[in-house]
Amino acid sequence: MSDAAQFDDTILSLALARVSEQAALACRPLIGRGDEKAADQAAVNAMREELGKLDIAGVVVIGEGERDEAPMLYIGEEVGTGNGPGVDIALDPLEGTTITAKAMPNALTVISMAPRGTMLHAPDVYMDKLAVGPGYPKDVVSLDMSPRERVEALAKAKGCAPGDITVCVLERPRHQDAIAELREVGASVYLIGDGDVAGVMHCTDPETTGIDMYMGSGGAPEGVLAAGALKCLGGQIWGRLLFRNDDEKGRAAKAGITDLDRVYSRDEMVTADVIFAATGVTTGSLVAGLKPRGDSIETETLLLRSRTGERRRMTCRHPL
Ligand SMILES: O=P(O)(O)OC[C@H]1O[C@](O)(COP(=O)(O)O)[C@@H](O)[C@@H]1O
Repeated sequence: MSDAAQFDDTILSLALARVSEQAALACRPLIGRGDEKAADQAAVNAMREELGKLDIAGVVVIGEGERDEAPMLYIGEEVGTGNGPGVDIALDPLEGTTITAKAMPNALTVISMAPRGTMLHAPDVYMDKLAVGPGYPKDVVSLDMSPRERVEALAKAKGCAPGDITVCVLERPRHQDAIAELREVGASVYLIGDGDVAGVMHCTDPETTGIDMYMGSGGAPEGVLAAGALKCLGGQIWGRLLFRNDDEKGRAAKAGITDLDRVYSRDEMVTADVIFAATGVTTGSLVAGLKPRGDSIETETLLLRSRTGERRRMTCRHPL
């Protein structure tokens, strides 16, 4: 049987939620402790241990970095018992290391899984990203448009004025010009300090979040994770890898990427059905953070399946 046929998303999704929960729980003693590395390491250790218990023949395609720079959950690492379907795994054990260290909102653990060979092996470089929610015509906006053109095109498709469009952007000096141009056309700019996986996901539910579009550069691994989430939630995302030097281009070559200027759509980043889990570490706009409840800790996990379109929001009490 092929890996896709063996990919039982009903069973695997619950297992994935547990992996995500354990990574979040491991971060708890490190929230607000000012030590980003320790928080990340705790999440990595827990995620790896839990993945080791699953009956999968997993390969980390989006992980903590290249084999020589990440001792655990490096790109290409095999995880799971080896007895089960071949799967690709994309993970970010702690999306928001800095915000966890500072006890600020919106830190998450994120993991997704799909049949083997169906996720883009994005190197650890930046990616220029653009995303919109469901319900728009295909390619309603594009990475080749200016920020102004994107807002105008989206407003036209939505049937509103550019001034009614809200765009989520990571607050970074490199985005200053784009932010100025967005404001010039009348758009509202929703700035986030970190965490663009959640930023992208926010545009899938504008009625709740108020966000219509995501744009800007961030980690390429986070781009593939966000593409998996959008495959479950609906919406479109486009990503183009950005290279700052030859070393980064070499990383792409190692990952088998030859066309360095290619724009990847959502379904080119994740080509098959996918499952996705995110658990809150600190409370944010996507999921609640870890909550002490007497002698247990409560987690909230968003669990998504693209095949069925199911969106499950699960709370779980973990005895201390
Ligand atoms: O901080 P930079 O270099 O702009 O990178 C942006 C990336 O960092 C993050 O904000 C946080 O990433 P980590 O906490 O996982 O390191 C991502 O969501 C985003 O893609």
